Amino acid sequence: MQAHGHEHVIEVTGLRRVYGDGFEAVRGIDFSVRRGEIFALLGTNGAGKTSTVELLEGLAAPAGGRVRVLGHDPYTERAAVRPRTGVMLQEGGFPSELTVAETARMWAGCVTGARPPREALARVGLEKKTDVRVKQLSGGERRRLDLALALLGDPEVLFLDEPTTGLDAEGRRDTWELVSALRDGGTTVLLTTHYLEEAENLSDRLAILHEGRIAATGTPAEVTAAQPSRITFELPEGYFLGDLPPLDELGVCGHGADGRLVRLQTRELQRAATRLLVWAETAGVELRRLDVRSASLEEAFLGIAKEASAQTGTPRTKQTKQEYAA
Ligand SMILES: Nc1ncnc2c1ncn2[C@@H]1O[C@H](COP(=O)(O)OP(=O)(O)OP(=O)(O)O)[C@@H](O)[C@H]1O
Repeated sequence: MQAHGHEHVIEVTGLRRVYGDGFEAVRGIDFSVRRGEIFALLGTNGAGKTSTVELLEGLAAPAGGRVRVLGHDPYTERAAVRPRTGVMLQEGGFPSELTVAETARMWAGCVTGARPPREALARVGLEKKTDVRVKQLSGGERRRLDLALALLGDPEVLFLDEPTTGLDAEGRRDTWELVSALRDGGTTVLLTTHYLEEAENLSDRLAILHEGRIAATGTPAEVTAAQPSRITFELPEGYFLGDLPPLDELGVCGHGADGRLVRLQTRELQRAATRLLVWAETAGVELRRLDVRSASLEEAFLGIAKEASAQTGTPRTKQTKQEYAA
């Protein structure tokens, strides 16, 4: 570990996970998360996000490589790690007949130095639902209960597996605010998500997993910057694509057209946009429907997944755990 402030709270090197049927779900990944950072693991279905998070939570032993959480092996030194971490699994699985308050009290009984259950429930906006049975909660409310329980021990490290799945837009925003506030208070957060907007808004750094490997990693801005930007516009009346300045002179690395709508891809957005606008100005034409934009994380994600698939072949379809058990 490094000095405080840059301390790596989570360190993963060469991590591998192999299931009983011999399938290698995690194929040698490396990343680290600093104290007080939100790190997002993104990936297509079956990319290996949950398989990775379970290793970080100490729920299984790796087939290879190394995991350290707060300087300890979370599997063999569970007693040292577990009291300092909070875990929100993809499926909470709490007794459905208990009320929200009873569930929180029961869970608090299992947590060292638990904060008052009511306080944790209030943090996620469930204070008015304390007497409601778990089975009567909506899907989104259950996710919030899961989060409240993960917060009971005031954890230094929080693992959130798809924390906002099933939440409406407002619930998602509330969760983002809460997670950001926890980070600002020094909590280190590792989350998995399918929502690219969530990773873009919330994470300090992220990794995109594809078929058990890290296909891209960095800050959201770094990951998107590696993808080409886009310029679209309508070809002016009486003009053809060949009338534009040579595309390599514009700094364009790819192009396409849909009727009269032209799409240019470039890694030099400012240069390409400037030269195109100067050309239009000089020619005295208007570029209708002009749209100039950097790649979004969604475009980067789709581009990276496509590229990675092309390199590794067709991905194996995700099977349910029941299918494996059969
Ligand atoms: N118990 C198991 N036995 C065998 N293979 C498994 C088991 N659990 C998961 N897998 C396989 O490992 C791969 C990774 O699964 P994992 O659940 O980690 O993916 P994920 O990225 O979390 O996907 P999702 O976004 O759909 O939750 C998948 O191909 C899955 O079918």
